[in-house]
Amino acid sequence: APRAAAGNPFEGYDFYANPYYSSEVHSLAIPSLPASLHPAASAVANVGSFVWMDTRAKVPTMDEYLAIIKERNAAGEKLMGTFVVYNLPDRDCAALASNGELHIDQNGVELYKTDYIDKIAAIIEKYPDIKINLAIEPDSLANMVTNMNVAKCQRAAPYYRDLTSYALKKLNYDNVDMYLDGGHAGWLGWEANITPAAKMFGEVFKAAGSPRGVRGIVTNVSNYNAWKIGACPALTSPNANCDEERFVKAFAPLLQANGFPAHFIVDVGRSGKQPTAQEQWGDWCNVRGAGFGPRPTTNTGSDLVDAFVWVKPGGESDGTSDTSANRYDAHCGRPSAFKPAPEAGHWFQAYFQMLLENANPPLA
Ligand SMILES: O=[N+]([O-])c1ccc(O[C@@H]2O[C@H](CO)[C@@H](O[C@@H]3O[C@H](CO)[C@@H](O[C@@H]4O[C@H](CO)[C@@H](O)[C@H](O)[C@H]4O)[C@H](O)[C@H]3O)[C@H](O)[C@H]2O)cc1
Ligand SMILES: [Mg+2]
Repeated sequence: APRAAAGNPFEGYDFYANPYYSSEVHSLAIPSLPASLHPAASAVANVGSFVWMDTRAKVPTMDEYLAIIKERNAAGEKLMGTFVVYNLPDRDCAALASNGELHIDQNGVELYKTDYIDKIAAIIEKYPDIKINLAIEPDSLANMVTNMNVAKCQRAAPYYRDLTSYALKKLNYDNVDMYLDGGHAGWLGWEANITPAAKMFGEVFKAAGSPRGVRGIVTNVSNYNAWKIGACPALTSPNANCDEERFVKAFAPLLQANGFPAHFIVDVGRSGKQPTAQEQWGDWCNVRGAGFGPRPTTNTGSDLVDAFVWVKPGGESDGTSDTSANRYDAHCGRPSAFKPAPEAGHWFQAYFQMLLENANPPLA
């Protein structure tokens, strides 16, 4: 099995610049960018980001990409597959923008197991020699910590926990490492949230039988926080955990104390420029002033953090700004949100150009 005994699941592997994102950049973005930004855009297309399996229809791309990775590795490369598992029934229960295809009251629990997780497992079994690293269900468990007052989250809670447990058990293969989504410093990092969060992650981990394949927590998915910032910006007050480094340092011992020996990966895809136009730390939708962040690397300078990664593909919208749309979420209408914006996941050209212009380190 291509997994170092107790080592870093990313060590020794290269990120795979997947064709889906690369084609968005080359066919959608570059043709309508000023020529001066073409080199930067081409550089972004070569950055390995996570592949979001956000519908059942997207699952076959995992097979397609792993076959390409297998072929290229047979020719001497050392690529790994990095995917997001993101399709819980009644998904994104505290927001409206990213509601998914599965619903609890439409057989979503059964479909999640048999038509989504089981299908992913079957694909993984075809590639026992390929290193696969997974981000598990962005936002879901974090919502279980802070949004149990939201009816949809309260109702979804037992299903989120049971289905997360199912996924952790079912995807627990020798060549797989999994990182449960842990929100970010401005979400679970608050003093009021961090201890209940550690307790809940410990419970979920143990309920799944403490699977070897669970390596830890992924933070800052689809968010904008710096890995490391100097003085805490005013909008983070009074949360002392004002960047992802402070958050993971505070979170790790609490997780350990709950029987969850967590390591971390941190999404820095949109963290390059600080501060952003956030007026409140809870602004999460298409935040203006963001820039592409540090390139994915295992050279994190922290023994808690396996890698800096790009999970949210920069340039794909967080949610529509069309107030008449079904999935309109008011956060995407806030002053900090870039408008007009297309539906979540759809290509957002002007935002992509902004990320290029604000990239740090520079892209080309
Ligand atoms: O002064 N104090 O002492 C004090 C103490 C506690 C305070 O309360 C905390 O305030 C925080 C905001 O500062 C809240 O954090 C926000 O929670 C939202 C969910 O409810 C998250 O939204 C998600 O974001 C995802 C992308 O990250 C989207 O993909 C997803 O669709 C979207 O739903 C925001 O990121 C996240 O920033 C905390 O819950 C809340 O507990 C506040 C003050
Ligand atoms: Mg989202």
